[in-house]
Amino acid sequence: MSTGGESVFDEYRDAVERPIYRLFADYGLDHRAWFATGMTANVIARGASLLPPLVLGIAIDAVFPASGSGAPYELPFVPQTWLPTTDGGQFALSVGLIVGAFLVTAVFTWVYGVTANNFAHRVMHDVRTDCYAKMQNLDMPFFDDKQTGEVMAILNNDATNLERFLDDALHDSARLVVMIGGIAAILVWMNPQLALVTLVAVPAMALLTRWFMRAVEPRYVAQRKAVGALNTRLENSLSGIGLVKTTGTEEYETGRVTDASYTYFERTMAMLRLNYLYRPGMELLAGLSFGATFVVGGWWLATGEAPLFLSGTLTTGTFVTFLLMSQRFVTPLSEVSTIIDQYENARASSERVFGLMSIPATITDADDATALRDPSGEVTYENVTFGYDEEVVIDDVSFAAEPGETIALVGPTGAGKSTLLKLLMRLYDVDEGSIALDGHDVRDLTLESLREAIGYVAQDTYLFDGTIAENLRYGAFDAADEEIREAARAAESHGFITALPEGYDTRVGERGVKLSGGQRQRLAIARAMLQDPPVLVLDEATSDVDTETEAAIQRSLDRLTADRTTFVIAHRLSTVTDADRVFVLRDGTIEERGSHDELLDAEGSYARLWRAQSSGVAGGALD
Ligand SMILES: Nc1ncnc2c1ncn2[C@@H]1O[C@H](COP(=O)(O)OP(=O)(O)OP(=O)(O)O)[C@@H](O)[C@H]1O
Repeated sequence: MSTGGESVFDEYRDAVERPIYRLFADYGLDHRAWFATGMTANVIARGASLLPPLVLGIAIDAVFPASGSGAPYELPFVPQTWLPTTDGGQFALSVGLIVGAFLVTAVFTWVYGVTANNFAHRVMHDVRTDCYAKMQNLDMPFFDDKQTGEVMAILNNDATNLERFLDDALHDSARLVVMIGGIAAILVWMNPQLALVTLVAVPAMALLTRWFMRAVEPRYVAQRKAVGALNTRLENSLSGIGLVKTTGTEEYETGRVTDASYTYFERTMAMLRLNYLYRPGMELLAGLSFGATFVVGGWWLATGEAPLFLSGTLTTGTFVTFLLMSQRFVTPLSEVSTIIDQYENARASSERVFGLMSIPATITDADDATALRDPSGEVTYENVTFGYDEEVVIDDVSFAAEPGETIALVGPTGAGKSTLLKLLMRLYDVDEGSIALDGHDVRDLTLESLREAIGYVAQDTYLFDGTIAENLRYGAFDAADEEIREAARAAESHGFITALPEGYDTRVGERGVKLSGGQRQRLAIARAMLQDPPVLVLDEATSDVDTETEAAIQRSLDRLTADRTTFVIAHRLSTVTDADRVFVLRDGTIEERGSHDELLDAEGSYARLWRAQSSGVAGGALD
């Protein structure tokens, strides 16, 4: 992937329609009770918070003789007969209402916090696990493209964006609607004429917001892409740190990371520049609204005459409520840009999440797939042809392996040895011909039963972060402790494991002790023994190990392969001589086949290699 941000995801991401709607429809619905409670509590809390300035205004006019205009004590939606008639009673009711409103606000803010958080985090838990499960089922070609950095960014950054949106933005926008709607309703109820002056800024704010939303969207998309590119770059550089150090290309790598980081910086700034205009613009409009209310209302109150085109009277209480209310416009409105920020982020993020989820897996179980039962390990290749792209890598290969047979694959690098065996495990599907296990085409078997039947010992064994015992048990989770020890003994690893500080409970992997290549390989062999598959694929290590270790590995391998159909990608000739048959692969075809002795007698390329290697000629390779 280039730092320009192009990736295999783009096509799928662009095809995602109405991502936020999908987020709610596919995941939100399951947690709708949390959502509904949160929203209701939020609306009640915000609505209650509008009560004090309203009650204060009414009380000033009706209760206090000094400032009061002698206006009647009236509350919206409350029948007049319910209200007290004495000043003392009205004062007490006002205090009660104000204190009650604060209490209601506090209690419902708490309810809203708990339920809204539950909704957001429950939804995101589902999205994250679903996304991960779907991604795991993707085919090898997806992972061949090394998009792990971008996948990590989706599972981390994008999930966080969605979390923030569900947690904050959704409720901030509900608050915005309640506040603006509530304030407008109260102001119009109290004095529609002055309300016109106070609210005149709202359409301007709406227009500014519309402009901002349109302008900011493409910049968000560009910024998200730049994050993905930066992550991929970082992940790539760190994964290849060994190569970077040995080739002394630290500066070059730093340069590449710098470029990716700078692109991200530029795109973030491009987005923020719009914010710099939008936020102060909104503040200014809110300030204008307050100023206009103050000037017009103040003039009206001071002179007792309605200014401009206005008519009627204005009371002190109404004026106070207006001033308090117009102040309250500022906070929710100035949050519009944050809400839009989070919404745009969430839209881009959910596009990416759903885009990742919609990448189809092509290697899947057939509808009528059968589960393989007690396979004997008979493997048949019939006219198998395969290419990763246009180019043919395996060309019309046919052979049959008897149960228990060991077949060594040798050949020049790039001849197709690994590819041939990846086809057996169905990491890729053949283009032509067929591969069968115990007479079943591998495409007719369930992937689970197929892969359970085939053990794979790679050249470079991956150890998960965890203990040795956990790593050995990986894939055979029910294995008892004694079985694990048994397998480790058979793989000649019990000795070095018990010599470790905490034996089988020693942590290995990223944050644990480091093991040598030979030790790791023996753990992989033990793991395969526990799994006990009828078919085994061994990618023999080429790395130099001392002769003692090599002998130990060989002994454990002999035990492992004894009664299983085994394919060995052979680099050590000792394995080749022991194999029942040797296939010499070149350019995707089996050029020679037979036992070690037969091939020597045939005087072909194998015999030439054998002689070259046994006479110690350096670099004796099959090409
Ligand atoms: N994931 C892939 N995508 C595209 N081409 C690939 C992929 N993996 C391997 N190839 C190509 O397929 C050909 C066969 O590769 P393969 O790994 O099977 O060879 P090999 O005989 O196992 O080589 P080696 O001994 O070096 O491991 C090579 O030309 C290689 O470049």
